[in-house]
Amino acid sequence: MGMLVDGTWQDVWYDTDKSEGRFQRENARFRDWLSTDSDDRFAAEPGRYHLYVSLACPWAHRTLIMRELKGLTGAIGVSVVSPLMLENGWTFKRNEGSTGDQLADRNFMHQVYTAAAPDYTGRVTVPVLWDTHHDTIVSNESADILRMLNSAFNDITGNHTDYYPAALKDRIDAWNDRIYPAINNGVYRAGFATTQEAYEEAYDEVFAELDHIDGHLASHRYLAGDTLTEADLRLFTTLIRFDAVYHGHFKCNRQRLAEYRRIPGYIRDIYQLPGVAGTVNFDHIKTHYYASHTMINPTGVVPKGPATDFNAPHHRESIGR
Ligand SMILES: N[C@@H](CCC(=O)N[C@@H](CS)C(=O)NCC(=O)O)C(=O)O
Repeated sequence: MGMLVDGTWQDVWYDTDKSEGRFQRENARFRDWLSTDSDDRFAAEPGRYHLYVSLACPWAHRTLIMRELKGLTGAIGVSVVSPLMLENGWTFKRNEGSTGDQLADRNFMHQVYTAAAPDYTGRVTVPVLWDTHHDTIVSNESADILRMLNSAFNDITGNHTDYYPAALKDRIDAWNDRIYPAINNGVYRAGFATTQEAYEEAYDEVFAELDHIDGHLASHRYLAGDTLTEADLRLFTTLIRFDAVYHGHFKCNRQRLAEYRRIPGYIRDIYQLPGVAGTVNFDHIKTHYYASHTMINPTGVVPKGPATDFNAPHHRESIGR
C-alpha cells in the first residue's frame, strides 16, 4: 500500500492522525468524459478504451457489471491486477492472478498513472478508464465511468437500456447520496478506523442504512422501484462482499446480511442477471482484503467461508407489482 508523490512511489499506509482515527477517502483526480461526438477529444469508439480493474475492488466491480449489462465486452478491453496490494500497491503479477497489463505489459498500476501524468501526486486506485489514442487516463472515478458506459456507446452497440433514466434521476441521486457515505464508504470507514469512536460511528451508520434498505425492499424490487438502476449496481458490489469480508475483516458484525429478511433475495436477484455472476470472484475478493491489510490481519490467513448459494431462487419478480 502506498502512493505517488511527484511521480515517485512511496510505501505508506493511510494517515488517520489528523482526522481523529477517521479514514478519509481521497477524491479522484482524472475526471474527463467520453463523448458521442466524434470531434471531441475522448470520442466513444469501439476498441479504443481500456479498463484497469481489480476483481476485489467494489468500485472497480461496478464498472465491470455495467460493461456486461451494456454489451460492451467486445468494445472495451480489461486488465485485471493481482488481488494482493502490498508494498508496490496494485501489481500485474500473472503468477498471483493478474491478467497482466494487456496494453503495455507494465509491472505496476502506479506506472499507468505516471504514464498519464509523470509528476502525479496521489493514491493509485482502480478502476481506471484508459484511452489508447491519447495514451492517458480519461477517468479514475467509478461513478463517472458508470455513467459514461451507460450512455456513450449506445449508438455503437445498439444497447439503449438506461440505468440512469431521466424520470428516475432524483430518486437515484437520493439513493446514491445515502448509500455512498453509509454503505459503500461506510464499511471502509469502520474497517480502517484507528480509534474506537471512529469505528463505532461508522458501524452505526452502516447498520442504520442497511435496516432502512431492508425495509424499503419489502415493497420495492429495486431501490428506485421496479426498474434496475445504477444505484442498485453501486449498492450490490458492497453487499455481495459483506458477509465474506466486511462482517469479519472490517468488524461490521452486528449481523450478517444473510440474517436480513429481504436483502439476501435482492442480492441474488442482481447476481443472477445475465453476465453479473461472472464478474464476482470471491478468491480475489477474500485474498485481497485478508492478505493485503496486514495491519488488520497480520497473519494474512484467508477464511474459507462463508458458504453462500447466490444461485438459490430469489422470489422477487412480483415484489412491488
Ligand atoms: N473514488 C474511487 C475510489 C476507488 C478506490 O478507492 N479503489 C481502491 C480499491 S477498492 C484502491 O484502488 N485503493 C488503493 C489506495 O487507496 O491506495 C472510485 O470510486 O473509483
